[in-house]
Amino acid sequence: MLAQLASTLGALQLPLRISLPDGESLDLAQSPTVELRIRDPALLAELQRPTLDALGEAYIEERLDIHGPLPDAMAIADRLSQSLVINAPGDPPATAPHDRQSDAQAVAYHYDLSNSFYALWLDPEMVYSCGYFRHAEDSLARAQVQKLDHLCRKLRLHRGDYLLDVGCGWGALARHAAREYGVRVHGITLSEQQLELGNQRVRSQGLGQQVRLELRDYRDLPRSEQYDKVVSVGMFEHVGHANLDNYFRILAEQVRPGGLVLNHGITARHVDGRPVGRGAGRFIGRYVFPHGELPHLATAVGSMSEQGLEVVDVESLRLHYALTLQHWSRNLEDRLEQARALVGERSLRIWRIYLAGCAYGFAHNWMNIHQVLAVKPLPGGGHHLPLTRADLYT
Ligand SMILES: C[S@@+](CC[C@H](N)C(=O)[O-])C[C@H]1O[C@@H](n2cnc3c(N)ncnc32)[C@H](O)[C@@H]1O
Repeated sequence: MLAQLASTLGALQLPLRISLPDGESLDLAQSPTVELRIRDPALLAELQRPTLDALGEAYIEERLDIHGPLPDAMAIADRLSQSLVINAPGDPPATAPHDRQSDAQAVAYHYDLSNSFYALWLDPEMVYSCGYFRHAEDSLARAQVQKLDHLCRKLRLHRGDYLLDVGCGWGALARHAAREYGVRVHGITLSEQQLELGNQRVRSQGLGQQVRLELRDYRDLPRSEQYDKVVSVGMFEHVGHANLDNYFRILAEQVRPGGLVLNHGITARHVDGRPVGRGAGRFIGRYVFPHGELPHLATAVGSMSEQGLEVVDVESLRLHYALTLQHWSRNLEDRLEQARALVGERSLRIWRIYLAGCAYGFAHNWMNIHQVLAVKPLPGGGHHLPLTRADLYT
């Protein structure tokens, strides 16, 4: 079987060693940097058509081990699948109904894994979304503070403003906005573990008068125009196409006329949602973010507009997310033993592949991430935003 693989794959010159339990091995080029140790010989037949989800699944089921740097392994897996898998466009990914109960379960599966596990590889503020790198060599901690500030500046926060943070995670943005801009913040999350740690941090930083975090589904926000600004960061990926209009309608309903809505989220590569990455999206949907869906930017902007929001600024942060994920993945790779003790082998394998794979995917334009700023126009159609973006950068 290895001989057959050698004839199929030899021309690719991949820096890869494939080894079998009996000690037999095949180097596909001189000086391989990555070794795939096959534990289950039946897998060799599947390697004839290595979709990325099949490879990832074999890894988490411990039918194979990966030795060597994960970024190299991702690049090799992609080249393998590019060469051997016919990439027929395929159907757009299935969309899920997204009721409150299934969304709560999907959120708990991902975010209630273990606060200590997330603390191992996120920045100290535990921001779980793309950072903002002024320089590629910025540290993760710096990039995350810069991102929080970039959001606050785009929202033109002023002392006394009331901000709603939809999908507030561990509350990093809420605390930053309260501390640095003197605003009041109401943050909502569906994760009990996030809420517990977020609240601890609010109290220990003496921000209890300004910041209120609670467990609440965005669909259960009372209809009121009570907020000056609304922000949602890394959350709309959980909403689903079927609920997108309802989601933006709810955000628009929360903000007073003249107020701002900022949506920061991952967006699809193709308008029609056809998949990229030969199975990578299927892997994420099955093991990482159940029921996750990525609308295209055009779909998101269209939906916002239809809900009465005027889109005033759009920024892509795709390469910032590639850098962020590289940091997260390296941090996790540096703490594998601690991570294994916290979440066990299977979850560790899923998160290793997810972080390294998404770093690769963002770098290779499989998906994008956009901050979309919109205003809810005043009754005559006006608003009070500055004429230029210059204030964001001073
Ligand atoms: C990727 S995290 C981003 C957290 C935070 N905004 C940040 O940047 O660190 C997504 C957040 O969305 C929240 N979320 C997902 N679905 C939600 C829903 N239906 N209602 C409220 N929050 C939700 C999750 O609980 C989680 O806090």
